[in-house]
Amino acid sequence: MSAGEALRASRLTVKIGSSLLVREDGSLRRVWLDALARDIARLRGRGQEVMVVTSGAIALGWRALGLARRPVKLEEKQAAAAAGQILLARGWQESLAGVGLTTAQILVTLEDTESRRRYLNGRATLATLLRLGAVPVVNENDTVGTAEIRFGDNDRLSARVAVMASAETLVLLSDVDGLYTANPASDPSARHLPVVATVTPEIEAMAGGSVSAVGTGGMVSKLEAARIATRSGCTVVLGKGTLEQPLSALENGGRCTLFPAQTSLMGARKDWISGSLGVMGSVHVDAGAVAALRRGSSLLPAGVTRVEGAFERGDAVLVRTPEGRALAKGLCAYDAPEACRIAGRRTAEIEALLGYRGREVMIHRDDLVLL
Ligand SMILES: Nc1ncnc2c1ncn2[C@@H]1O[C@H](COP(=O)(O)OP(=O)(O)O)[C@@H](O)[C@H]1O
Ligand SMILES: N[C@@H](CCC(=O)OP(=O)(O)O)C(=O)O
Repeated sequence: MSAGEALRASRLTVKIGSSLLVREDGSLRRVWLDALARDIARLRGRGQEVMVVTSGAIALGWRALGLARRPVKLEEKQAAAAAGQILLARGWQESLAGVGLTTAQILVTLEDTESRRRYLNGRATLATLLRLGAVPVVNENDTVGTAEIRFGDNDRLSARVAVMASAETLVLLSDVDGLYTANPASDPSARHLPVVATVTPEIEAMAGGSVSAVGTGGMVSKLEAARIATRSGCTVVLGKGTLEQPLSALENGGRCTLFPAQTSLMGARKDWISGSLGVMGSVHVDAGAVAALRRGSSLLPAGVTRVEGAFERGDAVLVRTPEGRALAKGLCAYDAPEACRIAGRRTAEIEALLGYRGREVMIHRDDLVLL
């Protein structure tokens, strides 16, 4: 896949570094943000879904608070983030409104991406916002995190958000047009790398920190983001946020580094379900459901004969055959009491049984792995 194709993906996460959005004097680069907003509108106009992960709160906030320099102490950074986030959100809201798009702010912590229930909720909210045509604008909730539980850099956060939303492409827009064999800011002989097939230790050794007055993680955190995303089936494009149409420029052959996905999105999701999740219960199914699951269908409540265990919505459960054999593992769309109530019932009956309009499926086929 080329960078141009990656930019035409149906769902993209675009991460914007502080160095692009904020001048060294702490003011917002509105002209650049307006140009990016026009580019996002163009992508949306041809049916692509775009979500943004934006840095810049700390870089915008410290001046607003009257601090003499960019803070280094955690509590001052957090104060700067609190003052800066509201300016950042306003900038996004105004620029996106200028091209007719609605902004939806999401502030997340590391915990939100690690606790599975919060992760699934975040995933559902992102999907809903995208379906409704809004542009989710995500940043870390810097003011509540202690040093140990912060991402600390938005590169890794953007990789987690991209994976959470099943984005096919993550675009990292920075002040550098890709990965070089050494930091080009300090080594003029550094060579540009157009494609990195795998982030190996040799590649990691090329990365240096940030030399800009506003950036945070430098290349180290971008490579970490590339590793997280590509392993989960998301292709990463690292490029420079040019003033004119930053996304179009990359789509049309602008210099960048491409990190191709190592697996398919669905393959990575299924690996995650089959490998890393503990099983919290079982649903027993009838012979018709066994045949349907083997054909690749979702599990409907009608095929469920019995429910065991105390699981929550989104927990992993085993699907058992009438003989009790484990046939599949999947994420249940209902908690155990609800699953009991709708077991064996037709889809049309779900709303009356639960008092709300639940999902049609007990386990969606995307959330199911045959064992
Ligand atoms: N091997 C490398 N190739 C490219 N850039 C590098 C490399 N090592 C370090 N860098 C630095 O990383 C910087 C980008 O990171 P950073 O300042 O954190 O930006 P952002 O605000 O976009 O996250 C570049 O400006 C560059 O100085
Ligand atoms: N959450 C922080 C982002 C810190 C960060 O990762 O910055 P950058 O290296 O510019 O992407 C902020 O908004 O200031």
